[in-house]
Amino acid sequence: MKTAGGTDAAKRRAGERAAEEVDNGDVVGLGTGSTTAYAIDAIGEAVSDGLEVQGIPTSFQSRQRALEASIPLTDLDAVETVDLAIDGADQVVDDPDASGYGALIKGGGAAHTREKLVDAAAERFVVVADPSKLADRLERSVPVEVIPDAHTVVADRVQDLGGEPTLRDAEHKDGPIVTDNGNLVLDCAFGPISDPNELATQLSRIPGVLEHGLFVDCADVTYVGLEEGVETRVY
Ligand SMILES: O=C[C@H](O)[C@H](O)[C@H](O)COP(=O)(O)O
Repeated sequence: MKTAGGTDAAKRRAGERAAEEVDNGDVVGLGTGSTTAYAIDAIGEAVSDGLEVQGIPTSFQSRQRALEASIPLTDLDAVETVDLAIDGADQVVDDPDASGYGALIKGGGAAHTREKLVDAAAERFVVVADPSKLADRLERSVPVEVIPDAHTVVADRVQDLGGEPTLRDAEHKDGPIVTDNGNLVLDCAFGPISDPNELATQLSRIPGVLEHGLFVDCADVTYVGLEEGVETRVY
């Protein structure tokens, strides 16, 4: 599993705190990544103690983790409501005075398209993070999932917007990574992003872009796991 920054103890605290929000009968979106994995494990433990939930995984990885945790699974098109989604982030705007307080960059594991579908559908979207993810402004590269035939034209359009796109390479395969949806990922460096909402709109308008990793006005709360305890940000 991809493990980006932050200690396992901090990730575990955030994940376990988020899992406490799950109520009996809930449909729960199960995000992807090393922090959410702790939430999935904690929900699995609650299920073994009698909690009745249905999970909607956001990737092959989160599906496998949920199956290992014996969480009953369903699909987005099989439910009327998603009560709660729990998901990680690669970066979170943590300045209350900044444009886009609580905005996220996601997609470090190339799962952001299905994550956005599920997280946006949820009544409540809970982010789990460790302090290494907090920033005054978003400045990491923005992952953009593109249809394979479109990667060069989308790269040109990203450059027109002032970004520097890099086709993400696979680590244990020659050539680019291929997403769970059969597409490619351009990691697009824009430097510090002063207006995440505006950039999100511009990226969404590019033909050939399936989804980008800017999550603006989505999160309801972030649990920040610390070495001791958990901090809460409410948006
Ligand atoms: O595509 C991956 C997801 O957006 C993850 O939620 C994100 O990369 C954070 O993962 P982690 O908790 O492992 O840092």
